[in-house]
Amino acid sequence: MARYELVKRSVALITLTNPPVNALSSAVRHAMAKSMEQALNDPKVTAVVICGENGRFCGGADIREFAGPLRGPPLVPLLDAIEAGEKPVVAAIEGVALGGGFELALVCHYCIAHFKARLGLPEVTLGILPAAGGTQRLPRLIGIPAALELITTGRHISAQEALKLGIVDQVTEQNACEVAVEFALRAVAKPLSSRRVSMLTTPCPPDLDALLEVVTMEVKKKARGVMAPLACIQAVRAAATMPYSKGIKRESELMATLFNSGQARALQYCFFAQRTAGKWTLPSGAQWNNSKPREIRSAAIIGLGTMGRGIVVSLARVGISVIAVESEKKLLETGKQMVIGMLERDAKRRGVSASLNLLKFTLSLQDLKDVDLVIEAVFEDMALKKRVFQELSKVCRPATLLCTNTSGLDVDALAGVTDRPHLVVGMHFFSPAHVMKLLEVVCGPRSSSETIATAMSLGKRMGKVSVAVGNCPGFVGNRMLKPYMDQATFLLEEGATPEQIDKALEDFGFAMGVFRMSDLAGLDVGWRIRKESGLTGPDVDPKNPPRRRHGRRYCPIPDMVCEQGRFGQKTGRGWYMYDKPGGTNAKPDPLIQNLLEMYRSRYAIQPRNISDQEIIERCLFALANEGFRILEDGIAARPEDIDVIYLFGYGFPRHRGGPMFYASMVGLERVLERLEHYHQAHPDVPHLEPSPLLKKLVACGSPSVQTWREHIKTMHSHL
Ligand SMILES: CCC/C=C/C(=O)SCCNC(=O)CCNC(=O)[C@H](O)C(C)(C)COP(=O)([O-])OP(=O)([O-])OC[C@H]1O[C@@H](n2cnc3c(N)ncnc32)[C@H](O)[C@@H]1OP(=O)([O-])[O-]
Repeated sequence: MARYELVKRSVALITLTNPPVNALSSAVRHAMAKSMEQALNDPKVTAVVICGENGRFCGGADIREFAGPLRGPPLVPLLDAIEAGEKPVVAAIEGVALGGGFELALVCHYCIAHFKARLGLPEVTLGILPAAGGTQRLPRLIGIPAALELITTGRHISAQEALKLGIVDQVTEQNACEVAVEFALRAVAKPLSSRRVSMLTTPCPPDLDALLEVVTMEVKKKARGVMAPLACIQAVRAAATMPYSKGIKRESELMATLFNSGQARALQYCFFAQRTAGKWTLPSGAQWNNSKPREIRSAAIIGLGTMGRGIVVSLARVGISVIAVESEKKLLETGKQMVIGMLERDAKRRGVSASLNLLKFTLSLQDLKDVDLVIEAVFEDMALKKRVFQELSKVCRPATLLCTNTSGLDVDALAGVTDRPHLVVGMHFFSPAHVMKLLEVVCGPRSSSETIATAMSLGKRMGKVSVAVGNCPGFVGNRMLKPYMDQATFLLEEGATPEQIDKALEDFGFAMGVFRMSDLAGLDVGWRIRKESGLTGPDVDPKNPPRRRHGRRYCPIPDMVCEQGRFGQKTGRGWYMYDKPGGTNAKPDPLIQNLLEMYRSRYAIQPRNISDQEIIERCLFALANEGFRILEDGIAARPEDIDVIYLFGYGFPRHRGGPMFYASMVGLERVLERLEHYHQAHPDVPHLEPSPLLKKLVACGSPSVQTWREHIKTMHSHL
């Protein structure tokens, strides 16, 4: 857990050995304490260097240990002892120094960082704060404003930025450990008092209160209802106003308020869920670690609409040659200009040169014959997509993978028109595709494990969080969205307003409520789909009574909004009104209020006062209920996959963990009871009927979300 060696006859080299990230587990802390004691007591040792095995200094505390009782020596006294020691200690930072790893570096008297190293205090993203002295030492070292920014955001910084801020003493392109040993030898006998950061006085701006107030406002705006950043600000205030001995106590008190909170549990769950999601597995036994992805050097994108353009940018910026295809010259030219602009802006932001030489634009599918992979991103129309896939099947070499970016159509039906159904897979990006991190990899029943592995690995290469899902209408994300949005519109019928529903959801933590989000996405797409499926418009079966379709409750208000040409932000009117077409400042619109009143009086609906609690329960429990069905149907392999999809694709607040984790935090029994209650009140809404899996889990004593998988006995997994 920590290796102790004597090098250059007088330097104790302590290497943390806890792969993969040398986390400070109880065993590591124990070994470190012993090694430090040995180094400080051995008269031959004049200096100490601390480094991490395998080119990684330290990824911080072992997050897995947070769930249990504290074992082993606590970190704070161990770090205090390193700082107080009479022999110089040098940190040799390679790879990462994060969280407790960064705090360890802060107590070392000197720091050498490899030029590729990254440092940061990401505790806030786990719902806690840097409670091993980080909130007290960093402000003393780099001042309040810079420390506040790093601690409240959890941002990682480069070695170069750390040097500029005065966190590290030297950045090297050589082996940081060897450089640190030489450095340590030179540091012997130099006075250490000025190198003990806890002894420094925090440089305090004259307008401390005003500064803290501004940061507090910013944090509250960015992360509504999130506790950890606010606690971080209070801890930093203590560093400015108290001596270290008192500040460290304040830090510990604040940590205690966060450590066992639901938010901390949710955020730590998200950390592991994100990593679990990459570990896809099929009932056949094929999985992430036994299926080899193909190497993709070249790709083609068909369709240069918003989605296609974003996908081209995502591919080109990771070095893949891309051929972009459009059907008309004008569309091709417009798409080309936009892609080039996007790539140039992106490259400027990242300080690299734009990879324009990787791009080719064409009107002919014939140009795709040699590419490794094609992603179709044409209009959401099955007949058109089938024509494209038939054509690709003829044009592309037999080994080319054929992928579709459909957001909900049948991937297997597309595979069926090709000569290579095993090489067909869905790659469902989210708009804007070069920004949004989520990728649903839709596995058709005939997609081979190599095809799935390739799509998952390509997603990772593009910096996406890829989740393997089964093939059904809407897959996971959009299938779950329907009951959620249905509840929101039913609540409108019953007496709520768009702004009331949005506010309840935004107070819950969503960046945008459902109606503001729909206005942003555009209301016409859903309207067209409803028309095509005969739910509204001239094809509606006249036998349907009003407000009912296929024997279920149906709310026509979204259709009525669209009939008035209100398609959302792009038309300046939607559920809200905007200053101009394309405007973003949403204001409640009296015309919508009138429309709702007329609608309710036409159908003799007596509006009632609807509480925020009912809004949250009906929207979110209906959402989770569909998630349980998705698990039963084998469309998602585990609740973590669903949660990751909602966190990265639908703006679900991270501090709530995702819809399935949230349901488990509320208590499955309570969710079941509320769904039963609402279903009784609305028997014509099947989505409110509790799913068999939810009932089964409650009957099994509501096990923790990580173990639900054991209770799902899916007969026909779609994965
Ligand atoms: C008093 C307390 C004060 C201090 C508090 C803290 O320090 S809080 C901590 C503050 N620190 C952080 O928040 C840093 C969190 N870590 C990271 O940000 C990244 O892991 C990384 C940048 C270090 C490496 O990225 P990468 O893409 O190269 O690798 P990867 O991400 O895929 O991880 C590989 C494996 O390691 C696992 N694992 C990783 N870290 C930890 C951990 N600390 N613990 C346990 N496990 C950890 C991870 O789950 C995965 O396991 P799997 O799935 O293979 O079983």
